[in-house]
Amino acid sequence: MERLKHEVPPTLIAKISSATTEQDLLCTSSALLDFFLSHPLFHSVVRELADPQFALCAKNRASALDLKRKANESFSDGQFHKALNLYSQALRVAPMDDRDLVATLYVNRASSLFKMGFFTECRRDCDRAVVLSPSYAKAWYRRAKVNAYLKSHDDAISDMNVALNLEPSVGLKRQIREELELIVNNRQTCSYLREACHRSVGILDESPKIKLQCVSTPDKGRGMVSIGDISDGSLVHSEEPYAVILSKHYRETHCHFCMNELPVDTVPCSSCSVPLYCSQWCQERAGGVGENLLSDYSFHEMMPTDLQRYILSIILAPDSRSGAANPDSGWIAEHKHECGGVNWPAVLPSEIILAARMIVKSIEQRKRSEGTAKSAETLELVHNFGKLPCESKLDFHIYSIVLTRCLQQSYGAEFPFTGASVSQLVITLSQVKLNSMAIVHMKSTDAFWSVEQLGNLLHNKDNLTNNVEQVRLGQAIYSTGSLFNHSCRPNVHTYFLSRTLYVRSTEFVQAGFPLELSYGPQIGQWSHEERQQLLEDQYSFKCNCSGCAQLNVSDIVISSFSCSEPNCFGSVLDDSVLKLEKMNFNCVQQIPTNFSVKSLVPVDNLEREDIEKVARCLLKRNDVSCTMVSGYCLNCGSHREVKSLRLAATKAIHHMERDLNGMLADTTSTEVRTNLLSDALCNLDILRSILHAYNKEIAQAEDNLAKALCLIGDFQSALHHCEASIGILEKLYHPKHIVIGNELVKLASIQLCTNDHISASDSINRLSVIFRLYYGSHATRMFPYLDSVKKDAAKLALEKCAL
Ligand SMILES: C[S@@+](CC[C@H](N)C(=O)[O-])C[C@H]1O[C@@H](n2cnc3c(N)ncnc32)[C@H](O)[C@@H]1O
Repeated sequence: MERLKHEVPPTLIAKISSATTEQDLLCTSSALLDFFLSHPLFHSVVRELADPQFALCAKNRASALDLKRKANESFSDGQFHKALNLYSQALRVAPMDDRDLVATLYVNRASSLFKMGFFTECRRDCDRAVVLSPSYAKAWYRRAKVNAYLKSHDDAISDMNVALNLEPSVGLKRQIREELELIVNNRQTCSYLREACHRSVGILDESPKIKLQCVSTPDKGRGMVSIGDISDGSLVHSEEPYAVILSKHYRETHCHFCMNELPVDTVPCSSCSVPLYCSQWCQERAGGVGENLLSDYSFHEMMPTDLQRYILSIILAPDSRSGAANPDSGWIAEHKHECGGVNWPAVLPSEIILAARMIVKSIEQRKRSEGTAKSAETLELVHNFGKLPCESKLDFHIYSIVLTRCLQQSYGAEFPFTGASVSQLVITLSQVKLNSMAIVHMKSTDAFWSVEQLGNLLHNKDNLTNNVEQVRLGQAIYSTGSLFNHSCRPNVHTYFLSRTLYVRSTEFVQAGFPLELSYGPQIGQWSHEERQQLLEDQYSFKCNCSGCAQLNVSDIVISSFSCSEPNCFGSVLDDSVLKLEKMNFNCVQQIPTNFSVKSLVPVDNLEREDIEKVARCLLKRNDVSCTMVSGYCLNCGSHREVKSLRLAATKAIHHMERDLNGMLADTTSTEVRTNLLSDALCNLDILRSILHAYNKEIAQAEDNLAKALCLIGDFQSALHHCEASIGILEKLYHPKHIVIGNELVKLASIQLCTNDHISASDSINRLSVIFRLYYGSHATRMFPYLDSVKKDAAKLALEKCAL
């Protein structure tokens, strides 16, 4: 794309940069399109992207055979893991219409899976092989073996009988007979629950009962409200995406449809070598070009009727044939137009592919609704084309022209190659920028409380829990989800299971009151200035939320410095923070000052009234404006040199990090570790003397220290620092924020390590309330460690009782 960009004449760039209205856009799109159409480079770029002749992703029988040969060699050498990977690669490039080859690859991969102990996965591959090739004796034989291993003896016996009937070789028939006899002898009555092929998408075990309404707001365009009152922790909304794309980074590890982690028995796309799926169900829903994998099966005349019935029951089982690709089901396959041997879906950035999926879906929906009473779903999303930086405007134009050409080639004349189509795509790309949500899954990592790292230092390893990492798997457009506005103090929380969006209220919300989620920044996490900057940069709006329109203690202290006077709790702000907060300070000038500095700590409840009280105490004086100068304490007016304070704080943070890393190194002796710990504590003291007591950097430093102390087994000291960190975070956020919930999990783990089951139970009760509020009944499914912490606490309590 860079090559094309360099060719665009400066006059055209200037025109594109100054385009703001949709009318301007139509002119610039047409002008750039005309320019590219006369440029040979453009034609060569689109040929590489859209001509199947140049495609690297098409199926390739020769490569599949080569990979199969290598895989067979690895299998013979006992390198089952390597063989598994090679069979999976072969399956990815094998043409699906070569059923014998694909069935063989599934059976061979099943053999590797069996050797590696993946029995359920092995059986799934056998199922796939028999569906593709029902007269393939080896597939039934392999299925019989794994079913016998899984103690599903009835199925194993039937499978062996089918194999016996189909197998032409006398020698192999004898072997099958012997094995059949063994299975019959070992037979036990055991019920085998056929595992559902599709395990994860759209499991709406809890459905929202709340009626929402889209309304017009005075300052944020449209927004969502509820028709009735909503209690806290209620599931407000759940929704499947209108369009979705897995990010490139996760293409090899996550299912391209449901976005869950791929199992070892991946299912490839039926017609190209790019997407991988976790099951046939997901593959069929995403759609490829060729769909019908089911053979026209005619039974051999010698096959007994009971076995014929058995074969049909396996190959027509609902999990083998989901019916998802049924054109009457209303489902629009999202990968179909990308499939079949062109490069562009693999090469262009994810958001461009997402825009293409939106366009194709709207065309398909329109086509389907023609002549029916049902009207097509219309997505009327806002966009920010006019406010985009010049660079983005040019990029969007170029990508839209290239994509229009590619879509036309792959999808047909329904998306004509005109300036109007190009400008429609530019708008769609701007809509993606403003409305798409990142699909985030939670992943437990052992980075924080790693049991391995703890080695022998721990006496109670099981109690330690993992840290949770948020993984941004992809991007999606949700039709209703896009209508929720942002607040830096949101009253609803969003999360994802698979690709389903869930929205849950985190507080009581009155009927008609705006339901607002966070687009990223929140009070307590970032300063007012940082939040405004991010929203402006990423979403082109100046945040008007209730959180930004009022004074927050959090915003005053989060990045402020302490006062130099020993007994003063006032904060010293630097210039940038002051500029934004000055406005808000004015709103507390009218409040009488009858609070002492002491009343300010601790701040239990951050309701607006209390925030004003705290602010008043922080400011103390009636004449606020005279102290509102950068570097002067808001409370007593003492001066501090902000620039040098910042440098000193950065140095202390850096030194502390170095000390903590040193403490955790395997080679560190106990004596050196003690010295490093005392150095880290000195640096923490320096930070405390420089920064305001509620500054976020102190919370982070306390947390890091707690982690290091845990890892060297000093739980008592770790407890102290973990509590200190939570104390600050409670001031910055609020005591029922999910951030506090996550910290309480760590605290409870440490308390269990110190054998203090009473405090641990108290922390667990508090964190359970928070997790229920944010995740409702999904909490334990998303965070399995919650249950293990609870179990550990109960176990410890029992042990104590027994003593
Ligand atoms: C995803 S859309 C939300 C729905 C949108 N209001 C509509 O009418 O379709 C995001 C846009 O809503 C507006 N918006 C959302 N939250 C806002 C806030 N806190 N302050 C100001 N504008 C906001 C901005 O125009 C932003 O670009």
